[in-house]
Amino acid sequence: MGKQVEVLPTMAGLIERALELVLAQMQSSISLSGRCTIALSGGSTPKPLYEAIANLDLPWEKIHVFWGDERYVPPDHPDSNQGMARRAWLDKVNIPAANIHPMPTDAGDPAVDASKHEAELSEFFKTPPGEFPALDIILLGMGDDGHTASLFPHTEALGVSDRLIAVGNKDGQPRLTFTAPLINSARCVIFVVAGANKRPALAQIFAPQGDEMTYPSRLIQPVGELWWLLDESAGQELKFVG
Ligand SMILES: O=C1O[C@H](COP(=O)(O)O)[C@@H](O)[C@H](O)[C@H]1O
Repeated sequence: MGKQVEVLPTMAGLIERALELVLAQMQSSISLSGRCTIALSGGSTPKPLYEAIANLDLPWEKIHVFWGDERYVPPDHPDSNQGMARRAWLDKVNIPAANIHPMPTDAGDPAVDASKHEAELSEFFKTPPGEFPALDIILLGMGDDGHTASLFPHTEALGVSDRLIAVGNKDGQPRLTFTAPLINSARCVIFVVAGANKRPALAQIFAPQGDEMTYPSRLIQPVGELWWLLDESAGQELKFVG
């Protein structure tokens, strides 16, 4: 399946469509395997999506939540991706605590926390070392510099091909991030992108040829479905790109 691109006229329409896709994927994963594994993105765009999911009546005990990236701060820090998702969604529903799998940020060394989380993922998915598990859904955003998760332009994490989790680098600040091969092993990847400031990077990412080191979102070519959901201000020049 090639990438599916949809440009939605409003922010509300973008969130509604993302919700519809997430729900459909959750339902099909649960009916196929009895559970759904979903990795969340951070930043500002997905917050209304999480608030909308919190209003649904879902079989929460069958849903396992991960994060595609995390800022290296405690969960109660305003920048924490975990903290945002908990406040918007997870604290409002009856999901078992054991189904929430945040990236740890308390070792004092991001590389140690990256290894710890990698071991946790391998154990959860029962994948031997060197193999990449297939999450059912990975939600991604994209920054105006073309980064996704915490895969920032011209950083070491972009070249990591033998790990599930890498240490990202945002202007010298460490982050934890899913690696490109882990994201690319997913059954379904959904980018949710809004805002006119994303337009120049999107044009580079959708161009037939381009540089993945400068526009890291180009690295995302999953084995499963790839959806790009854009609001009108981000996607107006890409409406006819498939
Ligand atoms: O730093 C981050 O930014 C991206 C994009 O965020 P947005 O606010 O422009 O939607 C996000 O996907 C990533 O998870 C986050 O850590």
